[in-house]
Amino acid sequence: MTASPATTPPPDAAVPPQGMGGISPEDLLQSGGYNGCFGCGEGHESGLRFQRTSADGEAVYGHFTVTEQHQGSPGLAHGGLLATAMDEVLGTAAWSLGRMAVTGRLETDYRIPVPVGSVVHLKAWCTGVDGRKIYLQGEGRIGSPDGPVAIQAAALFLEVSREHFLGER
Ligand SMILES: CCCCCCCCCCCCCC(=O)SCCNC(=O)CCNC(=O)[C@H](O)C(C)(C)COP(=O)(O)OP(=O)(O)OC[C@H]1O[C@@H](n2cnc3c(N)ncnc32)[C@H](O)[C@@H]1OP(=O)(O)O
Repeated sequence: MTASPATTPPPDAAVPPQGMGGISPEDLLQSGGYNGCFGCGEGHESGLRFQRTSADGEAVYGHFTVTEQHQGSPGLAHGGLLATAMDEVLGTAAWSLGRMAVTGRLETDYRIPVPVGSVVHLKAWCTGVDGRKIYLQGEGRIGSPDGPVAIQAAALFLEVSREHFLGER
């Protein structure tokens, strides 16, 4: 993935460790989420139902299955849906650092089409943090964690306070 200048960290940006204040990245992964979330909500009938599976100190991992409700053209996943999946795993990678953040910019490269019925294995990692700016990259592979790369992403997330989510609409 060739990240644009907006999603490339400055050279001196460090990558902080996963986890937060004695909470392991694995525990963080299980603590985040919201049942109504289109990306990860288990109760969302037409959502991705993305399952976060692990964090290994460097990246986070998970998967989802492309259903008929996710089609763009007949039998193939919609591109926006795949970008949503990347948004979800990138957000999970930010959360694995113990940071509450939202997507500011998301860039995607689509490499090969993704058929309905595919299990898409997602992985995301941080490339640097500069103040509130969290730089992330990720990829989605078809069929297995070593399968062909279908989608790649680079993103800039911005750390926000809890009030961002609780403010009046
Ligand atoms: C409870 C816990 C749950 C955990 C769940 C875990 C899993 C979660 C999974 C969920 C996954 C799903 C996740 C989702 O879907 S999150 C939902 C989708 N995203 C949003 O709704 C965000 C909407 N946007 C905003 O709220 C604001 O615009 C934000 C907060 C992003 C920034 O507004 P804010 O007023 O705060 O900051 P600022 O404007 O002063 O900018 C600050 C700096 O940032 C730079 N900048 C900003 N934007 C961009 C840009 N686009 N490209 C390049 N640069 C950008 C800017 O130039 C400046 O740089 P500098 O001048 O300082 O150098």
